[in-house]
Amino acid sequence: MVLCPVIGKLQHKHVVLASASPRRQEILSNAGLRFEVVPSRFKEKLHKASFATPYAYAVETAKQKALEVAGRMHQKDLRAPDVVIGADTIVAVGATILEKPVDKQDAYRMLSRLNGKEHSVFTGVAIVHCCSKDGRLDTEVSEFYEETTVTFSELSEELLWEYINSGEPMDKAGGYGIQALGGMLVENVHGDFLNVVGFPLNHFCKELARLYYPPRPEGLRRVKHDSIPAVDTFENLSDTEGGGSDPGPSAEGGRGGEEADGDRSQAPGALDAALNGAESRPPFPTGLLELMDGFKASKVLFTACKLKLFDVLKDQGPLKAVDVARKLDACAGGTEQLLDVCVALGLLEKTHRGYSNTAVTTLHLVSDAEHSLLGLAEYNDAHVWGVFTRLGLAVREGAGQARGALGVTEEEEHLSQSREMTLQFMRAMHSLSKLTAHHVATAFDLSRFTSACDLGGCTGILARELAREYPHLQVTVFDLPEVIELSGGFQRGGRQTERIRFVPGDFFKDNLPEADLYVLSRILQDWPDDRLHKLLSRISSGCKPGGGLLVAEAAAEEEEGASRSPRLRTLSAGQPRSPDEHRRLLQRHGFRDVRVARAGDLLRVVLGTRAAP
Ligand SMILES: O=c1[nH]cc([C@@H]2O[C@H](COP(=O)(O)OP(=O)(O)OP(=O)(O)O)[C@@H](O)[C@H]2O)c(=O)[nH]1
Repeated sequence: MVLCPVIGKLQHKHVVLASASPRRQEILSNAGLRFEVVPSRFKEKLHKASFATPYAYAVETAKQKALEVAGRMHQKDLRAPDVVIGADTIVAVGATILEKPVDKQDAYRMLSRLNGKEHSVFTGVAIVHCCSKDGRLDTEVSEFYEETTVTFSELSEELLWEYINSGEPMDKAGGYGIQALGGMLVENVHGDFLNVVGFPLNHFCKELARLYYPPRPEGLRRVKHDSIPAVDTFENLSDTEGGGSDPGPSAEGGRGGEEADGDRSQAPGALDAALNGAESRPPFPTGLLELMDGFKASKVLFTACKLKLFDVLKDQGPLKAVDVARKLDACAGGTEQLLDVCVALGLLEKTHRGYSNTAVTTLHLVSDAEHSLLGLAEYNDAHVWGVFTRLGLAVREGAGQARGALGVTEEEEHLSQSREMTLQFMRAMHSLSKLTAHHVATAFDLSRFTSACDLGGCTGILARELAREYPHLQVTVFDLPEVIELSGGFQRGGRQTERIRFVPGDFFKDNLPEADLYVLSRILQDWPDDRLHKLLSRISSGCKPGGGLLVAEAAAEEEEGASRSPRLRTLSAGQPRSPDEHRRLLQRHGFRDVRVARAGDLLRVVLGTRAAP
């Protein structure tokens, strides 16, 4: 990911977000930052008139919020986190500062002031690096602010009151939430949108880059930046570029992007030395601790899915914990705990009105969502979870080495014999294929083919995508009879197009349907070598010269942009093949002009053309 190097600078540090704002939590966790949330108890009561500008007020409030948390944590444990982040968002109309409304009348006053006009949204941010020495807390504060200008449309009284009565304004600076209903009030935004939502992510990354990658001394610099590096230069910043591994922030905390570059080659201060590792305390193993808890997070997700929590909140949210408990017919205390953990995991948002789904949850964890992954969650919970509990035994006894440490159990072997298990598996594949089918279908231009056969095509998601992309293509889905029998239940409004047909059969035994193009999507990795070669040679003999074979498989993690899940999958299936291995495999079975392309984050697609025998 492009911004990884700069966010990654915090990955081994104990980072605390001193904010109760669910939006800030979501923005930062979406950016890949790992942190603990400790809401600040600092009362936003600084004397506004004593600040020269509205943003100075926001910056100071952000700093006080972060320092309060650092101080409190240090007092409690005699040890502070490494970094505390505080933020404060305000709306400014000229010199007047608007914060969160205290009641509906206040919200009305604010929104009336903004009506039909332009205003500024400022978020002040403080990044506090902490270090405790001899029981004393040392802090070094970097602070900055970001300004975005927003223009409201002319809005009627009726609309303003309708909006106020929705309850949305109450916990939002200026009385509106641009990311939700409040977006309808806004005609124009100039600047960073996320800054209005509560956290200027882009400026934050630039600030991290400034702190952790101080520019080289002038003579050594390849590129001269007028100020701080732009976001699109972050990916070029390697550990070595700054002159060593994780040098920690530069000695100059300063006022963020406001100040010109100083002489960064000065000797670092005492705090810097500590952050550089001169102190013997090792970095806080946040990543490791999170790995240890990873299984709990998965189980929380699976449980919430099983209880249909996200469906309830989609239809009736926001809801208080007691109401959710009633709807789920569950215990109130337990439900509240589950809800709060879901908030911490970024699966839910919590406001004074209750709990509601986040954007990602709405997209992927609601049953009837187009891109629902509920089937995959259900399968992982009911099946894969159990398989992984015998990992230790499988590693010790070397079970099923050919297909990964976990091998194949009798249970898996008989998967197709149980209707419920088959359905579970199909639902999981259906969920996943919806995410990947478009990438697979469009990784190459397949318009030269007139017919395709998706071997092991399951519920026909990829077939549908192929038919959609290539208007002249006839597609056959070929799969085991029990799968084909159940596949009808997955077709919305019947079989989606007349150009798709479903044919039952076993690709190891039965004649393959005729086609110009054979497709194997996420199939090869499931089979040991002997079966794999058998399958490929059957396809090769069935394929006419000039015909094609399209293989989609998990990309290896080492490849840029690949996700970690294929590597985990090697424990239950095989090792992902490299592009060269794929090329050789297809060539060995008579395919030439083998081309390889990435298809999204998960898959690699390989296309070969059948040579004349
Ligand atoms: O368009 C939007 N504008 C603002 C917001 C949210 O408004 C609040 C601003 O309040 P503050 O900065 O004081 O932060 P708190 O929520 O009180 O949390 P702290 O614990 O950090 O003080 C903020 O939540 C923004 O996200 C919005 O959502 N949309």
